[in-house]
Amino acid sequence: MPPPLQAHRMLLSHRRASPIPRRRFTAAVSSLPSAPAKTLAPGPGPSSILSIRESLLSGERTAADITAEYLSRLRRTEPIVRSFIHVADAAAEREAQELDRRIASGGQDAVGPLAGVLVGVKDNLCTANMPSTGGSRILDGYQPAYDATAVRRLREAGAIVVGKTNLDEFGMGSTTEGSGFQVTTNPWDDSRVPGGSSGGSASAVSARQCVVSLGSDTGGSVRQPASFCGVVGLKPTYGRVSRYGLMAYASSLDVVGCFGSSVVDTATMLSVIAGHDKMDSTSSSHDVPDYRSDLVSLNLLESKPLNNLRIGIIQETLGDGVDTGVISSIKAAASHLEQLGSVVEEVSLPSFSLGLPAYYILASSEASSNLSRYDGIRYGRQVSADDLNELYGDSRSNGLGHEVKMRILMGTYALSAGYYDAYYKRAQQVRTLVKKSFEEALRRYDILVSPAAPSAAYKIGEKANDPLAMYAGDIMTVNVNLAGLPALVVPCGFVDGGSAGLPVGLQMIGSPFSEGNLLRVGHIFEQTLQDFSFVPPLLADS
Ligand SMILES: NC(=O)C[C@H](N)C(=O)O
Repeated sequence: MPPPLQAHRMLLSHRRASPIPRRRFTAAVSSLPSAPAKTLAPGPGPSSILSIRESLLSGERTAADITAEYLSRLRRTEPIVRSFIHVADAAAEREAQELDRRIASGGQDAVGPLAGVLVGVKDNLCTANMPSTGGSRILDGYQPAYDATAVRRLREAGAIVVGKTNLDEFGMGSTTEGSGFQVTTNPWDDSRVPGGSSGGSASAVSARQCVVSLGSDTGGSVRQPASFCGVVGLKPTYGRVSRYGLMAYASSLDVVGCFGSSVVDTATMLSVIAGHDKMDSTSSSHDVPDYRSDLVSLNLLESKPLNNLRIGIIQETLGDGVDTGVISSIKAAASHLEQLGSVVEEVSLPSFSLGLPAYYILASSEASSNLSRYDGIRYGRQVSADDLNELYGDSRSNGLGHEVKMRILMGTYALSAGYYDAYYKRAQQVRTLVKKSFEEALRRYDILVSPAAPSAAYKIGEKANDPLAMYAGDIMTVNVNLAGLPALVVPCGFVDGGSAGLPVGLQMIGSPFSEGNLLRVGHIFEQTLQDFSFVPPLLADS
């Protein structure tokens, strides 16, 4: 008898050619494959925010102690991972001391929900006291006059911003190689990409350089790097979190999202940043539940905590072009969800494959308009020139990178009078189809699941000169943005690669504003998935 994982792979290679639209999911793996052997020193525990809070309240540790611990890890790991474009270590130390003084004189009242929690902020979110470049040379040295709303809310809750994390220029890319400043590496294997565009935010949490981080997700920029780096990533419903102070890439798709090393930490962060903001007219006034308390009050000892939950596993996401190791991990995760009491069935989303081209047309079209502000006058570094046109032209030619220029050209083309109907309008029609097929499926299922990416982290440089191959890697995530839905990625297993295996993330998609339910399922899944440790080998000596 072959071992279960091998048997599962053999079974996959004989997958039925003609898909059946909807059928009961029968997991080929009855138990989860065991974790690759690792000798890892434990990183911060599953609820780092809670343990920070408890130590501050009990007086066991000061905010200065906690900050020193994270900064020392950051200094040790940063030369390898290069998660940050800007590290604000002195400001973080000052803010921690200030918090300690307030705790000493005011007691518990000074301890907000994120007191003493070190946060990394993607560098396309504006921060008043540190540079904000969007990963672009055109904004090198730019310092905004205000904090993005999500950043302001984090600070008001007591969080300490430790720095600005690296990204593909203005969010355009899937590897973080497209940054104008540096290449971030994956904490699981430094010859591989961390994913993108929020690769710096994902690697920073994975390497425990900060407790949680902010990212943005236009077509998967939070979820795919979360999967590549073995951390939790949440893309909220469009409008759940204010976009005020987020450098616009594609405004109808952009959302601010969060990374944590656990679902509880991610939920805690969401409660703080979510909610209506008068500075963003697209932000929703839908109630913001206390996502964290809802999780903490769950009884995890129940034998079937997911009873009555109906899960649809998206058939199109487990076919050709998806690594067999990823498929095995997702099927094993689905089997685990079944063991927890849910009903898992395969569901077909026929418009699934149309989403990718539609996304790239729409995102590039919106980008071509949004990025016109970087002209060397309103924003961006000025170059000396003899006339205005030369100034615009030279500022943009010198300041913007290749991928960004390519997308501006593609978007301008798709919006031009002669091609608008053939490309932009068509893509909008596909968007409507995608939305409808999700609505249909989500009437039958509470959540839909899929991989977060067709592969685990790949090698740096592997797709750098092949934009179409890189775009194809976004197939699992872009549809969710087209439909404006929330999705949570939770690490669920490993595939071979690197010294300790490479993490794989399970994507869970829900109806608008169902973040609470996704977090509940994600938390139960994570807390019952005991065989795996998602602490990267980089931290083995800490
Ligand atoms: N921004 C994103 O969500 C990433 C996506 N790969 C893009 O380049 O558009």
